[in-house]
Amino acid sequence: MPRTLDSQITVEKTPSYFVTKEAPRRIFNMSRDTKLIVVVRNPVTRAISDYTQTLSKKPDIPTFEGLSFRNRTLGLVDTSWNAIRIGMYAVHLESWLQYFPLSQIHFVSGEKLITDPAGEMGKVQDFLGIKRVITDKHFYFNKTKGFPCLKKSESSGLPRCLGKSKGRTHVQIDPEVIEQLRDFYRPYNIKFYETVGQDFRWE
Ligand SMILES: Nc1ncnc2c1ncn2[C@@H]1O[C@H](COP(=O)(O)OS(=O)(=O)O)[C@@H](OP(=O)(O)O)[C@H]1O
Repeated sequence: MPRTLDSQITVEKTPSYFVTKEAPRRIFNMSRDTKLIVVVRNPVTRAISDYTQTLSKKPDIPTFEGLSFRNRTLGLVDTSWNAIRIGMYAVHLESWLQYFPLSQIHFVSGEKLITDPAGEMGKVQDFLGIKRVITDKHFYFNKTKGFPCLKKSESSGLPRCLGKSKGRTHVQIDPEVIEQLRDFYRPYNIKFYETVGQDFRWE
């Protein structure tokens, strides 16, 4: 981690931390005051997004439907497949709560981050205890990208959208499979809402 002045906050981002068994202990041992921010979205959409990303790099992988189940007829979901496992948020959260109080963890709604980026960023800034510097003035909706983009990048002064790998069109999935996965995630989602005290409305 880089050195930080008293007036600064160091931010480090790695998507896999949340689901890495050793991460909570290691971060706690580095600094028990660390504030944690986790972006979560509907786990079914997350799994399809994950698969779409892998498919773009490895076009020969089996179908989403094939990878999702150990036995589809019996509705047995393959929880060893990372795309499925990562979305079991309640399970991963347990490991973090062994080291950090809930007050030190902030959950960003991935859905609201798209529909109301300034609102979600406002909550992040409040959680970090800093002034609300990022506001709705910093975002605009880019019709071509189909997502909110930043009005300016610090370096170029030009509007800045996220890259091509963010906001790709998802692979079409059999609606019956989507329904089976919704059923699978429901208890994990409910447990997650109860634990964090926030309803993300992933139905
Ligand atoms: N403003 C904006 N522009 C583009 N994309 C946006 C934006 N806000 C949120 N998202 C959503 O971010 C999703 C990609 O983020 P990831 O979590 O996959 O990124 S990471 O690689 O894990 O860091 C990506 O998921 P996909 O749509 O499945 O590609 C987006 O839905």
